[in-house]
This record gives sequence, structure tokens and C-alpha cells, in this order.
Amino acid sequence: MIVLASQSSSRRALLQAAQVPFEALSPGVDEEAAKEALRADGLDARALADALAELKALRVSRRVAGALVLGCDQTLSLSDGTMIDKAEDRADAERILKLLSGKVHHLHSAAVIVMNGEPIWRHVERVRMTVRPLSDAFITSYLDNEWDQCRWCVGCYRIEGPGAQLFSRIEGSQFAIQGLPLLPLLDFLRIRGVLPS
Ligand SMILES: Nc1nc2c(ncn2[C@H]2C[C@H](O)[C@@H](COP(=O)(O)OP(=O)(O)OP(=O)(O)O)O2)c(=O)[nH]1
Repeated sequence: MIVLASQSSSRRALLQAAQVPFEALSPGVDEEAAKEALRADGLDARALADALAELKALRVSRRVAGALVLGCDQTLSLSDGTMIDKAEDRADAERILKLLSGKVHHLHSAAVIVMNGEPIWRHVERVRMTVRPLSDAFITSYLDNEWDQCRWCVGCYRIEGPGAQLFSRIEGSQFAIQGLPLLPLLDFLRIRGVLPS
């Protein structure tokens, strides 16, 4: 059994589908404040995802002695390193999609396992996303249909849903896009005897 330090329904669904035994506890981290402080320290998108994943796992690990606690986080960066957060509202989602249109961006999907307050495993997977040129009309119809579902997703897309229509190419793991680097995690859980090898 592991403890998932997350409120993410997508992360829960990934672990459930892979038949990883887990329970989910909310990390209770003020992510915006933590993100601001870490960015002020100069962390790039990859390091930020790693640090936030560790922070969430550490926070929950204090409450569950002896447990393997998994924290995750995802950040999005443009080719010049500019980081894009989740959309604040629908108008912001339109702005983000116009920014991503016709360009490559990267998703950094981090997972950290902490036990008794000590990080014992970590993995950050980068996925290279090529967005096709999106017309304003397409963006409007896409958000009319999808905003309520994709508002929780960094990048304003659910890759397993209509989000697939945004891309001409994806280089990396779909699991990592949906919320966590699942295959490296399963490798570790087999080594630890949580899963059958
Ligand atoms: N179903 C689905 N979810 C996605 C996709 N892309 C991103 N997400 C979700 C996974 C995460 O829940 C969320 C990324 O935001 P965060 O990494 O900050 O996690 P979140 O705040 O949702 O939960 P947590 O911090 O783990 O409690 O977006 C996708 O393509 N499909």
C-alpha cells in the first residue's frame, strides 16, 4: 500500500487503473505560495515540479509514519523557459491556448516518494508537446465544449479527451501528461515489493 499525497482525480484514476494499492490524503499545501517562493529562488519548470512534488509528499509523510508517500506535480514551460500556470478563468484559457498554438512546449511531470520524512525516490519526466496552429474559432468551440473539464489541467487540455485535437505530435508518456510518470513509479514499487515483479 502507498499513500498518494494528492487531491488529483486524474492521479487517483491512473493508480487505480494500474491496480496500485493506495489511499489518498490531501497534502494541504498552499501551492501558489510555495510556487512563488520557489520561483523567487530561481527554480526552472523541471526543478519546480520536483520541489512541489517533494513538498506535498513530505507534508503527508509527517502524518503517516512508516508509509511510502507519493507526491506529484506538473509544470508547463515554453521553449524559452517561460512557465505557464493553470488558467485562472476562461478568458485566461483562451490566452494560453493562443500562446501555445503552433509551438512546442514541455510538460514536466514529477513524482517523489518520501518515507518517514526522507525522500527515497524521485523521477521527473519531460514530455515534448507540439501544438498545431489553432484558429480563434477552434479555440472558442473547444473551450465551449471543454472548459469545465480542462480548467483543472495545466495547459487547458485533457489528452485522453478532446485535448488530443490540439496536437500534431507528442513525444513522451501519456501517463506523464495525465499526471504522473507511471512506468518508472511501477518499476520502483516492484523493487520495493509493493507490486509483484
Ligand atoms: N485527466 C487529465 N488530467 C490532467 C491532464 N493534464 C494535467 N492534468 C491534471 C493532473 C493534475 O491533477 C493537474 C496538474 O496540476 P497539479 O500538478 O498542480 O496537481 P493538482 O493541483 O491537480 O493536484 P495535487 O497538487 O496533486 O493535489 O492537471 C490530462 O491530460 N488529463
